[in-house]
Amino acid sequence: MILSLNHVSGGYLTRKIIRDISFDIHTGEIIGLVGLNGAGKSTTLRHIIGTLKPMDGDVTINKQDWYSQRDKLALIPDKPQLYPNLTVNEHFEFIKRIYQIDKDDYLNALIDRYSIQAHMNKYPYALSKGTQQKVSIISAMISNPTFLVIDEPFMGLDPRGLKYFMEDLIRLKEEGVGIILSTHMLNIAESLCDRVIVLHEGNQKFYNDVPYLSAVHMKDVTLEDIFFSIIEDKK
Ligand SMILES: Nc1ncnc2c1ncn2[C@@H]1O[C@H](COP(=O)(O)OP(=O)(O)OP(=O)(O)O)[C@@H](O)[C@H]1O
Repeated sequence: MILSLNHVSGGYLTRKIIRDISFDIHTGEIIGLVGLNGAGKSTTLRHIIGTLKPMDGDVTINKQDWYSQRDKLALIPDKPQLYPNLTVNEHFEFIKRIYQIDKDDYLNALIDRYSIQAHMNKYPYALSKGTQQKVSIISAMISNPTFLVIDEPFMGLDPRGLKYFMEDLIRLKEEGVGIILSTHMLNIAESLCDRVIVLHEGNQKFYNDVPYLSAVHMKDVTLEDIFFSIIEDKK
């Protein structure tokens, strides 16, 4: 399956933030989205998950309209959005019910892996930011997405959570999930992603295959080198 952004421009009310963005996400690959603060990364992801409608262009899944395919998407937002009146346990039960999934073994393994057993009866206000992020990650994973959209996922995680999360992203990719993640961590983007897009002031400035570029075309040139050459070129 392919999720495509086709010449997408868009933003908020009449304020256009991103312009003419086009790229594909195939199932079984990880795409990175990098750029300075305010470059338009979250805005691009909001067009993919459908909270913003393109002013121009469109988003399709297998050439079909996004709306008819929206159950194939899951989001891990930059700020976890948990239901304030549900405990962690109730939150997972709710996710299982709305997605009609019966994956208790998988859920229990993730609860164990991310060490949140002690928090199962707590409400979101009583959880640390990192634990809220872990609940958000597990919720997205158990919803069985075809495409996983992730906004700045690494910040609140402790080193063990970060390690497990990166391993899980690679596992999901191998299981055929298409992943797009926005991040400021260029080294992680370089090691984890099959392709990286650099957004600068709402424009797509670079889109390519990182391992291929580093290994063949531009030996010894890192994503960081490419990133700063784009940013400085623009000044
Ligand atoms: N809800 C909103 N309403 C109006 N403007 C917004 C809204 N959210 C973001 N913007 C504006 O859109 C522009 C791009 O913001 P966006 O959050 O997409 O950038 P980003 O690349 O994700 O930045 P960061 O790395 O800081 O998270 C900014 O100028 C921001 O002020």
